[in-house]
Amino acid sequence: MSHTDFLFQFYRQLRNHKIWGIYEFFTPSLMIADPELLKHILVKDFEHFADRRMFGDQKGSVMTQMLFNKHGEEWKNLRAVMTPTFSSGKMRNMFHLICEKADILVSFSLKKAGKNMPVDMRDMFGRFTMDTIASCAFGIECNSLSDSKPVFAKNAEKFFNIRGLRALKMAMMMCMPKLHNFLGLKVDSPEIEFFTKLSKDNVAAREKGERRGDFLDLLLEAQASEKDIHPGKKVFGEHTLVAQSVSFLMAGYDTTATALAFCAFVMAKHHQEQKRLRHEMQGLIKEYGSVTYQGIMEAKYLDAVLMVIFAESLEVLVMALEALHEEVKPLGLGFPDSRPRIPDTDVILKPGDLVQFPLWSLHHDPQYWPAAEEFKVERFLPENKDNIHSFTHMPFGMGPRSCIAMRFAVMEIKIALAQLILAADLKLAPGHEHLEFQASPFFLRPKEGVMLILTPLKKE
Ligand code: HEM
Repeated sequence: MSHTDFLFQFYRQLRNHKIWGIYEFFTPSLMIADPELLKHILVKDFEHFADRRMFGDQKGSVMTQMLFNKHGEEWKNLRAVMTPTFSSGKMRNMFHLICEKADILVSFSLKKAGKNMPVDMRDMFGRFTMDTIASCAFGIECNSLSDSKPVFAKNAEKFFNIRGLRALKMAMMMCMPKLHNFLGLKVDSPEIEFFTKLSKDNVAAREKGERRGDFLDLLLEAQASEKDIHPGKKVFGEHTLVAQSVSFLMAGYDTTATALAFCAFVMAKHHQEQKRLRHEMQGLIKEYGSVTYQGIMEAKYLDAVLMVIFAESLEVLVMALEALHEEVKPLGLGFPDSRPRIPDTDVILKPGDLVQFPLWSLHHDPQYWPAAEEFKVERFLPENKDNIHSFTHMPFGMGPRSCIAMRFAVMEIKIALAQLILAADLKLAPGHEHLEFQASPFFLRPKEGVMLILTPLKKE
């Protein structure tokens, strides 16, 4: 049983409870199952929950330097320096880089498909997201799509394929970091070391003056502008910068590839919706001449398809959120009645207590999503968006600690899906009508890949 299913079982049993608890080894953790309370924790009382439990805490390690793992003022300062990197203007400048990679994805997938041969689209999307993030993060052309032994994608795949002993080591790293470090286990895996070396070489090349308008340039600009954002403070040294670009490579690979694989699977399963999406995309081509930034951002049906897939099928998003453990600061908490107490409950929080959210369960709760198991794109069309209960749909998190790269990830998924749907009809391969998931405590990913039949469409 997957971790998500396991939590959903409890969620259903404890339906009438706003909060409940679980044990992670010996550590108790509060599960917040109420959207109103989530609003408090993620936004209104955010300052008391700003720190996430660390995913690896070892002095000098690359993992420890990543934004995801930073605490307190250090996180705040680093986030402020990095935020402009993901502005919509910067995303617009990266649009063409992603389109180039999406073209290669489509032609390579169609070539691979041949005559009615099933193609593993999870594998294709993994190679695409690696090529895209390598290009956008570093200006590296790693050609994972055409390479029969793609070394970049293989390293990233190895990092995210967490099973058996590795899963146990990772669980220890998160839940019992002192024991993990005492046993001499390393937080930085060989894959992290591989990407760190790459990142260092690229920083060195840029220092000689090379520029490409990618994330690395933007991070270097952010580093240079640090003195204007918070004078007298230095949070963005070379080690920190390298760690961020490694984290982009890691974060930009698996989440996005799995999201795309789900999108393609769901579109292949729901042919009517696939046709409607294609119709919208063809309309954009007529209006703008090609897939453009403006067209993609305006496409309402495309956006709704993505949102509904994020809510209903995309368990990877939840796994990301289930790793979201916020730590209560050791100060008096500023809840409405100024007491260290969860509002409207008698639960008193202690410094260091962990709270987390059963996001996938919330995304599937019939109380907020009538006929939750049905694939209904209309739920997210503009005319129905007001019916969505706030804080019941948050694949990228909410509030100041939400995903810094949401714009980039959404843009990348939209471009790839649009290009694919315009070029090919998608069908489920016989014998692959159901998706099974890997039983990993961290990442919910398809067990066997996503096998589809791609039939090329004539260009209109
Ligand atoms: C479909 C793709 C993605 C999903 C669903 C996703 C989801 C998330 C979620 C749920 C969080 C935690 C939010 C919270 O704690 O409230 C997060 C944080 C983060 N994500 Fe993403 N993400 C995606 C893609 C990316 C990409 C492409 C990058 C980098 C290029 C990225 C970089 C980050 C970083 C750096 C953080 C930590 C932010 C902080 O602690 O301030 N993510 N993401």
